[in-house]
Amino acid sequence: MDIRMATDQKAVDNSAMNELHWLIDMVQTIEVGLVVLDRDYNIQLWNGFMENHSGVTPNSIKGKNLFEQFDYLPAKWLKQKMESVYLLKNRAFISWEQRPFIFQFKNYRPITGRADFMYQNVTLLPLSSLTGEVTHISMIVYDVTDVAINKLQLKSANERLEYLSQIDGLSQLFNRRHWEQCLQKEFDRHTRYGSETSLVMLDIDHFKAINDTYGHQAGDRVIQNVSHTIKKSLRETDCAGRYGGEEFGVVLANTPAVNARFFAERLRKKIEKLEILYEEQLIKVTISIGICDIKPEVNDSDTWLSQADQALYQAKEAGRNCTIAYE
Ligand SMILES: Nc1nc2c(ncn2[C@@H]2O[C@H](COP(=O)(O)OP(=O)(O)OP(=O)(O)O)[C@@H](O)[C@H]2O)c(=O)[nH]1
Repeated sequence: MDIRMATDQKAVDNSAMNELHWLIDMVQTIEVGLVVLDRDYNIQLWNGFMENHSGVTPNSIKGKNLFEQFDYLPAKWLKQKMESVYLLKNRAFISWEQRPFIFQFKNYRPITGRADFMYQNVTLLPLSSLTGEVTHISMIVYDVTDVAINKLQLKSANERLEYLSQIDGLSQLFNRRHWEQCLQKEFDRHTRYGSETSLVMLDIDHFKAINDTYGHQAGDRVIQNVSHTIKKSLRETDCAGRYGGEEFGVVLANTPAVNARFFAERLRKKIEKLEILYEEQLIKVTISIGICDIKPEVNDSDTWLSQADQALYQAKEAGRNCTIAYE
């Protein structure tokens, strides 16, 4: 080999060494976790990111079994994923939405300080030897806390907005639009499965007189107290809404008319006993109630509602503070 060829070869070697050095440097400092495991899940590489967040140095963990070192890992589930990477020679992806994290790392980010731990996406990558055989797996761990927190906050804001759009502000019961949807849903369930369902319509007696005597704000307080009493009387499957000013509707799922009457009478007596205090004045109210189950000839929820309303009208006619069932 002449001197020039030897010099060229040395330059190539230097350049390759440099590249290797840079790559190792990048692997160590990159803001992504890198772990290489052999076929028995022994750790062969543990980069700076993993060290910083776990507090475990590469030297102390090299050669040790991943699942023995971190016994909180979902071993059975993770091994299954890893085995399929070995078998299919394909990468696998674990999203934070599937499992919020794989490694229990604390979250130190000031912006997303609300998260206690680091949300992670993890990619499992097959690593082949020169003969093409998959001998190792690389775990790439991405910190996705910011994205996850934003998405979770957006989701909870949307859920809150959806809830607010269904609620009547004064009574905190469902508003008429949403309540009518519940009514329709229960009617449909009855049509499909024949479930016994009853409808209770109720109206505060002489409410105009309450407004006229004590003022509109006192009237509002009465509506709130009556609504609160209705709400406390419900089962989880019941659906109560404010139908109009001082008229309310309750759909009682899986309830025949005879049981709806028990519910209605219990509620009527509770409201009769209510003592509503407004600016040192004690206000007493009563309600009139109409109930109706779904008769065989009824084909739509409007007719059902109108029959319950007719029963309510009869209760008013009968002297108020009573329950009448539609016949
Ligand atoms: N304070 C208050 N009053 C309301 C509200 N919505 C409706 N009202 C009033 O409720 C009163 C309802 O009066 P009416 O429909 O004549 O019925 P009533 O006086 O309750 O008589 P009966 O139902 O026949 O026993 C009206 O004066 C409405 O202005 C509300 O949100 N707050």
